[in-house]
Amino acid sequence: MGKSIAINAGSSTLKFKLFQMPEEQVISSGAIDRIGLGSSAISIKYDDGKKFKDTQDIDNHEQAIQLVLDKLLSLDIIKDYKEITGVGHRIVAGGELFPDSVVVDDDVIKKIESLTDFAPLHEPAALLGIKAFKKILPDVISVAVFDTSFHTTLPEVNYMYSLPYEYYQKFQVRKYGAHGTSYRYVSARAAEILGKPLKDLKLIVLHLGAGASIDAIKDGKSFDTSMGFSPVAGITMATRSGDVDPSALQYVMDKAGIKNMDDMVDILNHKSGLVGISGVSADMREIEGVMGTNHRAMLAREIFKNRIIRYIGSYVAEMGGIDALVYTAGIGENDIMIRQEVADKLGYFGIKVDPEKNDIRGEERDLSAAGSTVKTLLIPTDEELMIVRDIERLRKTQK
Ligand SMILES: Nc1ncnc2c1ncn2[C@@H]1O[C@H](COP(=O)(O)OP(=O)(O)O)[C@@H](O)[C@H]1O
Ligand SMILES: CC(=O)OP(=O)(O)O
Ligand SMILES: [Mg+2]
Repeated sequence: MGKSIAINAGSSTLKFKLFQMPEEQVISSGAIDRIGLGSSAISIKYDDGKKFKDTQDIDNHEQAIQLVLDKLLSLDIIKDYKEITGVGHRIVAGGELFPDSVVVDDDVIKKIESLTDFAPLHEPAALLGIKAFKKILPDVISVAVFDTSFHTTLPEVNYMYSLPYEYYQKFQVRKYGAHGTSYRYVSARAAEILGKPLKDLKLIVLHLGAGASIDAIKDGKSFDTSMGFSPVAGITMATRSGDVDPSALQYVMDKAGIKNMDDMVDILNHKSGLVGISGVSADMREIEGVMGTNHRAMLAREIFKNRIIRYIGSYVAEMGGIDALVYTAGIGENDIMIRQEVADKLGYFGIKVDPEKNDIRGEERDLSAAGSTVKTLLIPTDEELMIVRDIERLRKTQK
């Protein structure tokens, strides 16, 4: 039928996969890691086993998109952009406007622009991608796939804040969550691996990347999730604070002369989390590189683990049990020590990880130790596959 490309703009990364459809065969995949953090790692796989790798400073997502467009041609992955017959973009925030993926038109672009405050790190980057591909392929179907769509099943009791009700009625202030496209893929795979219908499982999925969140999945649906109105809430992240008492912010603004809330929110998004606590890095690999010698780096890692354990505990209680804990995304897929240390704290739930099985990075595997009553799974996420499937689904609805 043709080639479809999925573009996934994360907070510190830009990933893409080019698929031959409808076979869903990956022709090329690539990632630009550490965008804006210096020494960005570029890695592209293509042509059945060839690899392109480079390190250069990629300062923003605009440069990253341009690099992907250039490499598609210069590495001869495609001869002409016209070979691409479908484009899909990961969009973090859909608010209450987008309960499902949509075909992008000018109205959709305007609506996504209006949601920038709902995901300030992500929405502008995703819009750059949409516009760059629209420019070179104006007549090709372009689809927006929203992280928040998966969470439209949250019960009211879990998505409402304890604020005056009118803020929800007038301004739609509520919990929206994020990483839903990842949860959609990972939960479906977990059910396949466990050999049970998803609707019969209670899962807690840990999406631990630069942006990190936790999802409680019950009756086949997202039931509660750690991110909030925006992706700044929940657990400690690479540069994001996670949950904080708002009155502490008011106090800091007053003492530090931070003039407006925009500047404070910027600090919560860009200068907090692992980098804020450690003063070393936003990257867990670098934090772990100075373990044993740097107290603040070790503290940042301990806080990261503590928040994970805290959320798991509350989600087990909320769901009345758990069948499986599932790890995914950059840290979840690759950080052997974090997975082991988290499991060591959760023995009383029947969660036990086998150190030998856990000695693995980036490959699907059951990590559970003999005798554990709750399974622990490692499932690399595939948001891009979900995105290209949505392109094909929506293509069929078009004339
Ligand atoms: N081997 C590793 N050990 C620990 N953390 C890792 C490892 N590899 C990658 N990471 C972490 O994964 C993060 C990126 O996660 P990813 O899910 O790809 O990013 P994003 O949130 O931008 O989508 C990096 O910032 C890094 O901290
Ligand atoms: C929502 C979010 O934090 O996404 P990412 O982890 O890709 O930055
Ligand atoms: Mg991501």
